[in-house]
Amino acid sequence: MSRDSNITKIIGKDNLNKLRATKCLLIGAGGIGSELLKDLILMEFGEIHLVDLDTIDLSNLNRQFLFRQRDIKQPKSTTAVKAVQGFNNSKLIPYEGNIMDTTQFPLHWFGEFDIIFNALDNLAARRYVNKMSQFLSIPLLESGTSGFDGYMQPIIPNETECFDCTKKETPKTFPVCTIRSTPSQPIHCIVWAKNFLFAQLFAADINVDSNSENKDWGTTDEDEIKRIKQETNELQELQNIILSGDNSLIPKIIEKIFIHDIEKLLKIENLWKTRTKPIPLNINDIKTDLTDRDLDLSALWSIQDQIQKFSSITSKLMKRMEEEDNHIEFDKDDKDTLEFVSTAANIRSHIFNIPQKSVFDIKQIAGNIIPAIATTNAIIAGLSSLVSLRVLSLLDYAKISKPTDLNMTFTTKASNISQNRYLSNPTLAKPNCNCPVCSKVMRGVMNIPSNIFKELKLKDVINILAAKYNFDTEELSILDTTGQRLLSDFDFDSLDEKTLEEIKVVPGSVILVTDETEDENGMGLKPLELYIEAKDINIGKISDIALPDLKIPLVQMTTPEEQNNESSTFETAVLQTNEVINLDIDDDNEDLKKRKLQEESSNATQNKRSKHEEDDMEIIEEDDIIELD
Ligand SMILES: Nc1ncnc2c1ncn2[C@@H]1O[C@H](COP(=O)(O)OP(=O)(O)OP(=O)(O)O)[C@@H](O)[C@H]1O
Ligand SMILES: [Zn+2]
Repeated sequence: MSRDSNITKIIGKDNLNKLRATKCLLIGAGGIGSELLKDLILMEFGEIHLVDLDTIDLSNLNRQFLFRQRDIKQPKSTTAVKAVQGFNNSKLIPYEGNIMDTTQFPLHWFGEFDIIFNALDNLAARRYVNKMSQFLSIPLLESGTSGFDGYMQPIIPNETECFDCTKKETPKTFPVCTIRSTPSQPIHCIVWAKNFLFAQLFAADINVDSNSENKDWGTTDEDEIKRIKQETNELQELQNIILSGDNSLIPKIIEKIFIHDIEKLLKIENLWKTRTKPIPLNINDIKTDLTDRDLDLSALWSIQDQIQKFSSITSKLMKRMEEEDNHIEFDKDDKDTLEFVSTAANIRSHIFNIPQKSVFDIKQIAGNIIPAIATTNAIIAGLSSLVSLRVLSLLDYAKISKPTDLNMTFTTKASNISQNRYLSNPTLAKPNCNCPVCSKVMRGVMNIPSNIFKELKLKDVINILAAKYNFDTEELSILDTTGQRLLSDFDFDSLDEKTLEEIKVVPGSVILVTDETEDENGMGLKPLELYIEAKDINIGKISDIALPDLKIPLVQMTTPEEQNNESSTFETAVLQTNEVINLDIDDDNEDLKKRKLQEESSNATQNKRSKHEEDDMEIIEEDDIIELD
C-alpha cells in the first residue's frame, strides 16, 4: 500500500494535489506543535514553515517525541525538522525566532501562507497571530491544552469569531501585602520566596521599586507600607552578603528574614486582630551546617532539615554567583534554585502556620505547571489537522456551505457543559460585534517607503489619512496600539510635528485612527486600524505611501442612553466628552484592562483555563503568571 493511499481515500486525488500545493505556517514546536508537524507531514501539505523561539529542555522529552536527550539545548524548530526528514515529502522550513518579531516576520511574510496553525503556550503570541490572521484574512487554527483539557478553534476572519471575541482570563495577581505580610496559603509563601527573596538575592538586575508612590500595595496601612519599603531596602543589604561570597554570614540571612522581619511584622498590631500571629524561628534552631545532603524531593522535611538545606543551597548559590556573572534566574528545572525557593517558602509557611509542601509540589506551583499530557496534545493536534481539510474545502463529503458550519472542539471539563462526554464540538459563532480585534474597527496595511520614516511627520500622516478617508483633521485621534500610547487627538498635538522615527512609529507598529465626529444621531466613521509596513524602494517619496482602498462605514458612536444623559452644564459636558474618548480608546485596544467586551455565555472557551482548588491551594494554570502588583 503506498504511503498516500489513506489520504487519497479520504480526500481524493484532486484534493490531494491541492493539498500538496498548500503552504502552511505552524507556530510552536512544543507539545502540540510536534504532533501537528507529524500530522501535517503525513497529510502531505506542500510546504510547512515551522517557527519556534525556544531550545529543547529535558522536561520536554516525555511528550515532544521528535526530540532526544542529545538534542537538549538545541533549537526546537530546526531539530524538529531534522527529526522528520526521514519520512517527509513536504518542503519544510524551520525558523528560530519570536513570531512577534516584526523584523524577522513582517506582515507580508505572513501573507504567503494559505493557513496558519497555532501551537503556542501564551496569550500574547496567540493574540498577535490572531491579529495577523485578521489583517490578512488568513484562516487560523488555534489550539491549546492544559493537562487533560484542551480546545481547538478554527478562525475564519470576518466570518467566525476570532480568538479575542471572548474574554480571556487575565493572569492571577496577589496583593503585595498578602505576599509580604499576611500569607495564608502555601502559594503566598512560594510567590514570596520566588518573586521577592530569590529575585532580590540572586537576580541582581531585578530592582524592586520600593519607592514608587503609585504602587498598589493592597493596603492603606501607612505603617505596613513603610515596613515593606524598609524591608526591601534591607533585602538589598542581604544581596551584598550573597555577593561577598562569605558563607559564614548565612546565619545572618536566616536571622534577618525568618526572625527579625517577623518580629517587626508582629509589631503591626492591626494585622493580627483577625489573623493567627506568626511565630519567628528560634535562634537556637539556626546552625551552620553546609553539608549538601540528598533528601527525598517528594517528602515533607522537618523544619531542621529545611533550615539546613536552605543554608547549604544558599552557600552553593553564592559560589555559583561568582561563576555566573552575579546573576542567576529562577528555573524550575535548576535543582539549586528550586530547592532554595522550596526551603525558603516552607520555612515561611512553618512560621505562619501554613501547611508545607514537598519540593516536587513546589516545582509544579513555582513553575506554573500543570503536567502536560501527551495524549491530550495528540487529540487536539489531530482535530486541528483534520479540521484544516474542511477549512480548505478539501473534504468533499463534509463540505461546508458557510464558515459557521465548521466546528470547534473543547474538552467538557474545560467548559463545564456536560460531564457525560469528553469532547464538545459546537459549530462556530459569528464574530462578536463588540470584539476590539475583529469587529469594532476596519483594518488595513499602510505601506511607507522605508527611507521616509525619518522625515515623515505625524502631521503629514494625519493629512494623508484625512484626504484618503474623508476624516476631519480636527477630530482625529491616533493611538499607537502596540505601545498603548496616544499620539494625537483634538487636545493633544505636541507630537504632530515629530517624525515617525522620533515617535517610534516603525515598521510593525499598529496605529488606531478614530474620527471623533458624530452626527446628531450619534453616528460616526468606524475606527481604522493600520499596520505600518516599510516599502523597500530606492528613494521613496510621500506620494509613494500606499493606503488600503476601504469604504469606511458609519457606525453608532454614542448610544441613545449616553445622549440622553448629556448634561446641560458646560463643565460636566466636557467631562463626559473626555469620558467618551477614553472609553473609545479602551474599547479598541485589546490590552487595556478596561475592556468592555461582552462575555458571550454561549461560548465556553473562556472557561478553558479553570482554576483548581486543591489542598486549600491555588494552582496557576498554563498561561498564568504570578504577578504581584
Ligand atoms: N512568541 C513565540 N514565538 C515562537 N514560538 C513561541 C512563542 N511563544 C511560545 N512559543 C513556543 O510555543 C511552544 C509551546 O509549546 P508547549 O506548550 O509544549 O510549551 P513548552 O515550553 O514546550 O513546554 P512546557 O512549557 O510545558 O515546559 C514552545 O515550544 C514555545 O517555545
Ligand atoms: Zn473577534
